[in-house]
Amino acid sequence: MTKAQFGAETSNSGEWVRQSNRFTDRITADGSSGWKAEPGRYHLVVSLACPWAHRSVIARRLLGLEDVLSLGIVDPLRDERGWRFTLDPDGRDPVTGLSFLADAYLAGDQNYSGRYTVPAVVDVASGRVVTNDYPQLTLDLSTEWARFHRPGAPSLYPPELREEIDEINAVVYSDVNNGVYKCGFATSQEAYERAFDALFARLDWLSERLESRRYLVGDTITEADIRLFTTLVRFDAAYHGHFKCNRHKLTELPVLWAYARDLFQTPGFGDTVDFDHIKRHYYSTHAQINPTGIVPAGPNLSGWHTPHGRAALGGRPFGDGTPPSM
Ligand SMILES: N[C@@H](CCC(=O)N[C@@H](CS)C(=O)NCC(=O)O)C(=O)O
Repeated sequence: MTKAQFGAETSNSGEWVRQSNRFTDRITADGSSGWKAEPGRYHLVVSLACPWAHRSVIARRLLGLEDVLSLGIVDPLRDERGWRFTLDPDGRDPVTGLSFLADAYLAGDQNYSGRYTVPAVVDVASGRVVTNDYPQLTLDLSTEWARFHRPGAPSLYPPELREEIDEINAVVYSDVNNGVYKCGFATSQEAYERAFDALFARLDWLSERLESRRYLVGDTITEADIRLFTTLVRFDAAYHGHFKCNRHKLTELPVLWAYARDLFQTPGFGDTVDFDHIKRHYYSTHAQINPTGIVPAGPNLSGWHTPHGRAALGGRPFGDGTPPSM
């Protein structure tokens, strides 16, 4: 069997088995968790390359939390100490003073031995990670941070749709969000093909669902759309080549391509995408998969701005609310 990109997260039969999130404290409206949602108290650290972090960047923008929860952006290329703040002056995050995200993990748990991952929410005063629990993080931004939402902010996780959103999120996570990683990090042919088949079967299923409805659940954008979008927007630029997810390109799946463009052209989505960070991160940091580190010059990305025609399906991106300001 070939050598794994992340040995500790690869099963004996060559399947990618993602590590669990170590820091799972919740930041809550009433502070009963020990962490109260408060303006200026926390710093959201992301890589613009990372789909898990991208969720939180989109939710923060849609909900208008930019002035309440500051954002730190790491260099898309990690070194042996992990994510670095080399894009900031003097290589230091101006809000927390951190040079390496690792230091915030070790401040939270000096024995931490997992990967130092984004997104991570850092307590500014102590410099320690409060949470790297990315699925809970966006749900909490929608619910526990409601007091700080902008006027007209969308309801991304409305109580009456939660069951349906959770169901969609579960299958999208397993087959699509994490499915592309299962393809890319597989170390046996069988594990790769299983993941590949599940991924494209799920994309076919999603295409069918989205043929007659503009958004995944209800008739406005929800958390479910955010989670699917972050994988779709990386599909042709990274997963099709780098992770061998190549039955089709996104641009060859007409319904999903139009759906992804519709979201891309919605404030909060396309304006949070950085294709340069995405391509450089994936192609240059997985030496087992792409030993030369060469970053492909393509694909041509101009199609993202072409008309999508989805408005004819009804639904409005922000329901009765207004889009975030650009
Ligand atoms: N926290 C999750 C998901 C977040 C995640 O994997 N983020 C990636 C970037 S997309 C990361 O930070 N990787 C750092 C590393 O592999 O050292 C995990 O532990 O698997």
